[in-house]
Amino acid sequence: MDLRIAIIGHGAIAVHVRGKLAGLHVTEIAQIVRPGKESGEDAPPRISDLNDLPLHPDLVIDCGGHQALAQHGPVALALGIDVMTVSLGALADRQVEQSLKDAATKGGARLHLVSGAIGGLDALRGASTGAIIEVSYIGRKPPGGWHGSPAEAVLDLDALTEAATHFSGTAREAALAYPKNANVAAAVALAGIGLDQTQVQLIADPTVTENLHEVTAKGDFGTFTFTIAGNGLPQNPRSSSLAAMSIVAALAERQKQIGF
Ligand SMILES: NC(=O)C1=CN([C@@H]2O[C@H](COP(=O)(O)OP(=O)(O)OC[C@H]3O[C@@H](n4cnc5c(N)ncnc54)[C@H](O)[C@@H]3O)[C@@H](O)[C@H]2O)C=CC1
Ligand SMILES: O=C([O-])CC(=O)C(=O)O
Repeated sequence: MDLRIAIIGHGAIAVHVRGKLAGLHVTEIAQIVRPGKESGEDAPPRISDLNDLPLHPDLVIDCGGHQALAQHGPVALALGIDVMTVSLGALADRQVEQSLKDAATKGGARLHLVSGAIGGLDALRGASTGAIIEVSYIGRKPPGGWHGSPAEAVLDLDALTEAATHFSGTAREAALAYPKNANVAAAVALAGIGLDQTQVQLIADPTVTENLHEVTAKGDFGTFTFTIAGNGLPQNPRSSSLAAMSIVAALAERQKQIGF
């Protein structure tokens, strides 16, 4: 039997994931949209309240962002439905983290954090079982990728001629201030030494066309630097294609575990 899922959102990441479902033995039973965007005509139906789900899905996939995860994640988990999310930075908000944990305990369900636009997290997890001296993350995107973020308050993004750092601080601070741009910072922090110990720098750079992510770790294990230059999704270039692809890979992995 196909895996039954409901997807939150219909932006760049959701569109990519939907396009891959047919090959994965996965059926979308509902799209979860903002209130006022529901319609009875579509298949699968659009709903804004998880209590209106037509069937019990095996999984809710959050492609909607921090607010969407905070709103729908606890409801799904408390109903006993696993949730997969790419919005890892939402966990930087302690209230959101607690409500997800409480709901998961109540419903006996799990929150699955996908790796998103970054890789190398397995190495970081291993490294973090020994003493770690430092984990740092540098996120570098073309200036357009920072529109709608706090970068706008400190930089004239459209007039930049050279790379400019607009944020230095912890992963928790980055994730809270940049909900659409610092989920990788949170992924690195959660795989490594935590949101308050991981150092983050965010850079607008007119000389690059990709979204560049650089992770450096130093500790008992040795040192490692991992860099990835991710192509943006056509519909939203600030989001790397790999973020959407990591959801597809996680779905394929889940299918393998249940025997497809
Ligand atoms: N872990 C990672 O590497 C990455 C994570 N992300 C996360 O993924 C999110 C989505 O990215 P994109 O698809 O590029 O964004 P997008 O802006 O193209 O799409 C977001 C969609 O979510 C919907 N939405 C927002 N709030 C909602 C709610 N409360 N209920 C239902 N739908 C809601 C919007 O209407 C829109 O359809 C980002 O906001 C970010 O949190 C994005 C890029 C990388
Ligand atoms: O997609 C990317 O390149 C990274 C991103 O937006 C995030 O970390 O939230």
